[in-house]
Amino acid sequence: MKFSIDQISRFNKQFRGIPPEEIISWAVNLSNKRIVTTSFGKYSAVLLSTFQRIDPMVKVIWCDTGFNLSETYEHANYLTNRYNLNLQTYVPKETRSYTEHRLGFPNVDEPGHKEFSDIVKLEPFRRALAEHQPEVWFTNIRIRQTALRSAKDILSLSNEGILKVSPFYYWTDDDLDDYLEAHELPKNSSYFDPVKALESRECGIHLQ
Ligand SMILES: Nc1ncnc2c1ncn2[C@@H]1O[C@H](COP(=O)(O)OS(=O)(=O)O)[C@@H](OP(=O)(O)O)[C@H]1O
Repeated sequence: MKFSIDQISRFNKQFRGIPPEEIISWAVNLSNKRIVTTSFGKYSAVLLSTFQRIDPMVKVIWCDTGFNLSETYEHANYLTNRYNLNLQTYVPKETRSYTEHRLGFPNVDEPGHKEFSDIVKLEPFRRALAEHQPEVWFTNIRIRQTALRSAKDILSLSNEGILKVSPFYYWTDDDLDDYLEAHELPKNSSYFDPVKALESRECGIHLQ
């Protein structure tokens, strides 16, 4: 399954305005080598609950940096149990204590932040991709979140040629809030990721 840039752009035109569930139903049939990634962040319940109805055994990849707030661990446990997620958790190769000992807890503008990001999130994420070798990767990036994301679409290709599918790409925060309320889903309002740190930044996993 390989699509050309022209095919992807034709699909993107067709998919604009189509319900996310239809996009997911189409994409799950493309390959058995498919994953969903989750941060267990603010709106993570939206994509995970949708998959429960369409492809409940899909592999769900979570890179637990070790620096999540307890609210995020509670949210992760809640969604994992509620949807019986086929969760594949990836953790850093070194302990949080050792990382903190070496680098502290650097802010984005401090020199250690790049190494910190690589150790706690980017290396585990590369490891996950290397182990699962996905052909289709479902994520929840959305237009207007960052300049990079505004240049993408519902379908895009990673640098390695993985087909990335962002079924809620055109949805706003208000749309997602309405969805959570209508479906009685929890919102992880206090989510914070020290790697990403600012909403307008890329943590790096969508640069690969
Ligand atoms: N830690 C971790 N593990 C696995 N996958 C992750 C992780 N962080 C981000 N993501 C994936 O990226 C989607 C957008 O997340 P964010 O904008 O919050 O962060 S990031 O800049 O991408 O890190 C995000 O979608 P949601 O979790 O539904 O928000 C995931 O598909």
